[in-house]
Amino acid sequence: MSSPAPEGLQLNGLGKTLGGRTIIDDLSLTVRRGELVSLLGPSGCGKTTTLRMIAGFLQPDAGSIVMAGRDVTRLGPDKRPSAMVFQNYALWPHLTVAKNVAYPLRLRRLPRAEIADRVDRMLGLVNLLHHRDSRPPRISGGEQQRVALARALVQEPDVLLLDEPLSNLDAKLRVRVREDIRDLQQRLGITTVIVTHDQEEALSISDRVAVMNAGRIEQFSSPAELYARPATEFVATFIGALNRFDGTFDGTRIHPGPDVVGVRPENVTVSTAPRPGALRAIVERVVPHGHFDEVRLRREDVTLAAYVSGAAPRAGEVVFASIDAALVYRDGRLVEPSVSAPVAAPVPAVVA
Ligand SMILES: Nc1ncnc2c1ncn2[C@@H]1O[C@H](COP(=O)(O)OP(=O)(O)OP(=O)(O)O)[C@@H](O)[C@H]1O
Repeated sequence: MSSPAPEGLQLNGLGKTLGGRTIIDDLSLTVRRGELVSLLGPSGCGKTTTLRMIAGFLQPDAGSIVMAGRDVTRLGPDKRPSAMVFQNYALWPHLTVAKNVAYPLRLRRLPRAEIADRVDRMLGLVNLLHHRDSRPPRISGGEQQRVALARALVQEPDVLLLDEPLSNLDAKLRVRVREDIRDLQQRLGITTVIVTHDQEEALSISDRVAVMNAGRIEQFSSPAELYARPATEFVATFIGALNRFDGTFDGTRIHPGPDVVGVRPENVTVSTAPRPGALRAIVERVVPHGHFDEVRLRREDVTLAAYVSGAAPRAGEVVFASIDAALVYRDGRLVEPSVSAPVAAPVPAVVA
């Protein structure tokens, strides 16, 4: 075998047709060793299909898959240095937690003592030693998730694959478990790919996120970059909230024009007193979100959402709104440089 490549995982021009439709189209992606990457996108965009090809459960029609420097495209799942955690965990209900975790090692016919040792070490790592002899139906959803994770990690894979790992957990547990997964992944330094349709989940735990749309990758960037500079209009709309206008942006105001102007609600400043460059608007609605309020403003036919922390205006009140930054798209692609830092130009302009 050749010397290990710096990459943990490489997808080169993957293609897949299912039921006569192109599901994955020329998809390439390089995941660095030890990196956690999320595949994020709307339902049906091809995330699971991609993950199944990486795992070896589905053969690509085109392209190749390289893991830790080795081409595994034609290998079955059990011959690849990867392990997968399934959405429904796929645990054996009649086997104890320890036996579930031991299962893949028994398939490999490892010596009994080594199996026991590795299983205990892994159960310790996911804090489940006390449930060693419990059966999966008797433990909580979060604990079952950790058993599934332990069963994957006990195989000491080069690449860990997780399909919607948190979708069966309630909202509060989801946050805790995703942090556990991230901690463990970083401690073990394991190359990891997670499929999710939950943007908050993807942004909060990933080193980089691949946003998918209709079988292709729209953008592959760090969470911060993805949010601050979405490369396409699709990504801008999919990640975070966005006010969308047809027009152009002069640094302060939106005028009629050929582009698409996207304004994040947090980039709208709302005040009760007139300010240079700010437009007069009526508060139509205030939606509390806990630590901030979403204020919906109206000016003639145009509505604009703004996030306000601290004292929010009331519905019906007259306020003054200014746009501090905007994302401008032409033919669906980000126009550089992003426009920000408005000059206080008291132009008697229109919105839209
Ligand atoms: N065996 C199959 N035959 C035909 N079409 C399929 C098959 N498997 C998947 N598809 C289609 O491929 C597309 C992508 O499916 P996939 O499960 O990869 O999407 P996804 O992004 O994971 O969506 P979700 O978030 O809903 O799970 C869907 O339109 C799906 O209907």
